[in-house]
Amino acid sequence: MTPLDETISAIRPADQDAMARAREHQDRLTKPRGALGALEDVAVRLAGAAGVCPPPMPVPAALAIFAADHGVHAQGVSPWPQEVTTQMVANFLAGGAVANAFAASAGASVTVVDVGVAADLPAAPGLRAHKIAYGTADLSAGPAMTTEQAAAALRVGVEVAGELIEAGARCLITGDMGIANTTASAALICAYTGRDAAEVTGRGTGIDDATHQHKIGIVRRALEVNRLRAADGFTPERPEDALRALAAVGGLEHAAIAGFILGAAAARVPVILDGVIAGSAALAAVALAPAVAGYCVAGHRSAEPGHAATLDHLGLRPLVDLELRLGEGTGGLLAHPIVSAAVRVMHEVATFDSAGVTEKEG
Ligand SMILES: Cc1cc2ncn([C@H]3O[C@H](COP(=O)(O)O)[C@@H](O)[C@H]3O)c2cc1C
Ligand SMILES: O=C(O)c1cccnc1
Repeated sequence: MTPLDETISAIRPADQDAMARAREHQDRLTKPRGALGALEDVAVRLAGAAGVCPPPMPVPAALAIFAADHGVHAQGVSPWPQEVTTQMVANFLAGGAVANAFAASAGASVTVVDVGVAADLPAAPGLRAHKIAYGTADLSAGPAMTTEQAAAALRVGVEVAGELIEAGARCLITGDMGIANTTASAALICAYTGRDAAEVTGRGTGIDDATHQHKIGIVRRALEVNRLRAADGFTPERPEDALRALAAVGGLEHAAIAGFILGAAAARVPVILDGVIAGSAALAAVALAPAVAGYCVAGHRSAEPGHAATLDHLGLRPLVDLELRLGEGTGGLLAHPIVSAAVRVMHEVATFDSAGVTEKEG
């Protein structure tokens, strides 16, 4: 068994018993039944993930930003030069990015992981060097990665999740940095959900109408060239097809994020997903191990059209919807205090019995 198989086989379905107890407990708290809406579902979900009720507080939280470059950048799908990936890694390490500000607000640690940045990066505190390649190949001309590279990136994600949990993290948050990675995300979403490229391909960091049409064409070509359509016999529910799709049209950061999600689930620690990049990586993780969906919380819904389709497919309801379209983990970080509040209710709110509050009649 490979280390990846071991991680996948360690993932247990969410604990139905703990979830039932969490639901009953919610109903005994001093509030009308269901009054906390979707927050009640979050608490129940975290109970199912941990296998205990009430679930542990999701603190401290740890953000991992997986950074990598993309061969498809050469097709003109992003208005930003590729070196911005490297420059933003330096910015994260210096504490100057939006993700750093949001992490400080959430009390989350920030770890930056080079899984495939095109430049050599100098060693720095807070940077983990796990470069698998100097960026991927162009996904519209053939596979972006070999399946071995995708598996290696998955293992990096599993390893980083394990290290952060070992160091005390009780909630993981996904982050990404990779110029052109919304193109790879759209292609992954098409492959795993069967949706059409025009429906799920967005404007990423901001492109005009003509470039958007071109980007849709690139995503369509990627699916054709890599034979990832149902008509090609492609079946994402088959683990070998799931891994092949991730390698063919994903990025190294998508594969690492998928591994990060698998690693969290294997350790029964919840993982808050950021936007469309994390969502597309979660589709891969769920295709490899369907039970991981029970460990995921959708932090937010990004403005990218493919993200709504992704969350539908995953059966996840986003907690925040503020038209963010940044990535880095920002939407996941914003949702963390909401997840914490949902769990704190389970620990601290009195029951009708304990507080002597009269229940409604009937
Ligand atoms: C300065 C800057 C900071 C960012 N932080 C995250 N992204 C986000 O934008 C990129 C994806 O969009 P596209 O596919 O259009 O290139 C990714 O790097 C993502 O993390 C950024 C992008 C830029 C330019
Ligand atoms: O949804 C996201 O996370 C996103 C959207 C646009 C650009 N970068 C990231």
